[in-house]
Amino acid sequence: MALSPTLLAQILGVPQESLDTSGLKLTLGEVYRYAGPATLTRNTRSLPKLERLEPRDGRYHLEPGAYLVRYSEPVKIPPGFIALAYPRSTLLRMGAVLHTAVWDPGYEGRGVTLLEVHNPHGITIEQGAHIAQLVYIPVIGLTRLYQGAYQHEGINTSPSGQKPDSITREMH
Ligand SMILES: O=c1ccn([C@H]2C[C@H](O)[C@@H](COP(=O)(O)OP(=O)(O)OP(=O)(O)O)O2)c(=O)[nH]1
Repeated sequence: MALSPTLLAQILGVPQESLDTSGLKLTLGEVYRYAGPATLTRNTRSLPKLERLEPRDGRYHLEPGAYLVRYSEPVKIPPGFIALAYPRSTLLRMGAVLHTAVWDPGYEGRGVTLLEVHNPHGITIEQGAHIAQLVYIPVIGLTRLYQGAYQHEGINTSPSGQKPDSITREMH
């Protein structure tokens, strides 16, 4: 079933220009270095301390390693859909990958991803550069909407306005 771009943008609640051939364009918001340990048990979670990196001239120069990245775009996953984020192939060609999980129906927020830089010479990415696409998939029979710990994350702050440690507090 092919939907017109206008209708699709309306259903997803996004500007039409944010859509590309496969879904919603996601761009680089903030980048954080992991600065502490983390624990997951059967009933609890303790997320790691994160240190926000400052872009230089609007660009992040990233050495090989692991980074937590928050996308710039607030998204809403409509009821009846899940979504999966995939890196742009350009990132893979540069020697970096994004690791992602499932975006649930009803989730609202500015999501995150694990960026791994494998290029031994490092990579440079400008804040706001298109790094991933969010592909929406209709699901049949799922009626529960997302009510987890990350609902509404990152949406009261903008990439430029977020305090350095606010992601740590909001994710604990
Ligand atoms: O790569 C991803 C995948 C999902 N999400 C968002 C959307 C998703 O709906 C939400 C929660 O993801 P998940 O359900 O995997 O979280 P959890 O670890 O099970 O925690 P909780 O049950 O508290 O939500 O995080 C991301 O930011 N990045």
